[in-house]
Amino acid sequence: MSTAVMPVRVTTAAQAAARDAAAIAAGTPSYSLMHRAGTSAAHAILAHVAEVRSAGAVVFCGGGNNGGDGWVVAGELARAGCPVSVVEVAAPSTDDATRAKAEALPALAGHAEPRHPAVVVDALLGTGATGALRDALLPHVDAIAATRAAGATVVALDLPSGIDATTGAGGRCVRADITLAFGTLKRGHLLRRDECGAIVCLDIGLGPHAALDDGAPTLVDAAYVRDAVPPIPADAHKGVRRRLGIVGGGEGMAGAPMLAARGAMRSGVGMVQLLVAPSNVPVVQAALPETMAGRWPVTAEDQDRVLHWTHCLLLGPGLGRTAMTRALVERLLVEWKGPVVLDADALNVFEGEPRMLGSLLGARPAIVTPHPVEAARLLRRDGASVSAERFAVGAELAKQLGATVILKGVPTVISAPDGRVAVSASGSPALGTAGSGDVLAGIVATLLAQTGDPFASACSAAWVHGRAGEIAVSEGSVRGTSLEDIVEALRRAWRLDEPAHHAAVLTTLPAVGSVR
Ligand SMILES: NC(=O)C1=CN([C@@H]2O[C@H](COP(=O)(O)OP(=O)(O)OC[C@H]3O[C@@H](n4cnc5c(N)ncnc54)[C@H](O)[C@@H]3O)[C@@H](O)[C@H]2O)[C@@H](O)CC1
Ligand SMILES: [K+]
Repeated sequence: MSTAVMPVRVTTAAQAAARDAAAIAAGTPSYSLMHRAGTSAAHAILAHVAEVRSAGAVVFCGGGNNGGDGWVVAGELARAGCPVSVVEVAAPSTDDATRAKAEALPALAGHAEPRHPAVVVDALLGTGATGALRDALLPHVDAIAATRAAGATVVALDLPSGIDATTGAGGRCVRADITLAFGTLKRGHLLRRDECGAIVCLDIGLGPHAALDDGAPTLVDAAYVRDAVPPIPADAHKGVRRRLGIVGGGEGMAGAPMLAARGAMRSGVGMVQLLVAPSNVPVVQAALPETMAGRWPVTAEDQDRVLHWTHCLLLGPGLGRTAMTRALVERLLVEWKGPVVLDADALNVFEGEPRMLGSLLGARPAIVTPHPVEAARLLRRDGASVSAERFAVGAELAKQLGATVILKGVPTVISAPDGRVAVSASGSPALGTAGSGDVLAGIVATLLAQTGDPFASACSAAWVHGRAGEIAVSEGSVRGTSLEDIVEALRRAWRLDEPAHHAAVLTTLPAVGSVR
């Protein structure tokens, strides 16, 4: 895959520091990174909160380089004519922060103090923070919260103070409306979306060092998907757009494969056949007349018919966790050598046996789409540890299965068996509902049938599915959004348009927490 713009990386604190260090070692003065971070942040604040020009800003500066960024922001806002005051929580302890303060002071001298600031800048702590916030900072965190309660917009520099950039851990922390991330997104941003608010990743002049090849995942965006998913040609017919067989829908669970089919049909599939429990065949046929419906391919004859017809098999939605499921999935994986997507019960029946499943999958293009509990079952771990270590667990599972893994969640982590890892951070809490995974499975199976590329299909499907969730919510509310709306929003999501942003902005993510 090649994208015109360098993809944004999702880093740990150490990986972020390594990028700064690499740029500095290659000749970029460290102060120039800080200056660029602070000036870009000031411009972003002026662009996002117009009232800052009249009502002004108060900047809370810690003693490290994050505080140094804060001093640069304060100076720039003052030079732009905004009333600005600084709360110096600790004196600068680094050379760059000392210089930033010295350069800001002349601009701040004799400047009007904001009485009811429109903006509070949190420059207490950034990637250098370790452990829980020390007590001395708590009154300042409270002061920031009180000013927010009075109507100010809280802008966090690099990340909200109190959140660990690597693990997302942290109890008391700043709650931001906008987080201005520098150079890279940090894992902590994507694990703590409620506290970050809208996230804007700014270019601070790391250049090619931002893409240091140290395993830090890339962030999937619209440009990635545009590159990975081919356009549908003018003369396309259902064979070109590919045929998808979906095996699922046990007794009382006809809805799951139907949702998968609807995800597929809103993602450019040519034809879908649903293979369900015999009693569900008439239900499916009546509900989705544009698909074909048949009973589970248990006999050799039924299998032949399906396997000669399909380009890809999706196994699992609503299949049921039974001995029959295990036998059927095993049999199909032996008889069918082509691309497969396994979800839900098709994974659950291999509890604790990832190697066995891996040997059935062989070297074919394959994708599995577990949520953390399903991944935990496969690996016989506890669900909480899978969520906490989602970046490592996805990669481990991909290696054991020899398949691409979409570990669903906030954020979704996509891992290939060859070690590539990407993150999709599109989405909305509206997606956290029964049936959502079935829709995703239908999208990803369609893309796999069309491209044959599991990793690109997995990344693209995860992003588009999340984007549909964002669109559906932006047109209404989280509570009022049903899966119906999300399936419908795929129509818009597939336009793959991106918000137009300023050149200094590398990527943006909307605020998704605390949204009604
Ligand atoms: N060259 C660079 O490395 C650049 C760094 N930049 C900024 O610098 C930040 C990292 O700066 P630093 O490494 O100086 O670290 P920070 O400024 O994030 O924090 C370090 C300071 O916080 C204190 N501290 C650590 N943990 C604490 C806790 N739990 N409670 C209270 N105080 C705590 C330390 O004693 C130290 O004074 C980035 O997040 C970014 O904002 C940017 O200016 C761009 C360039
Ligand atoms: K901060």
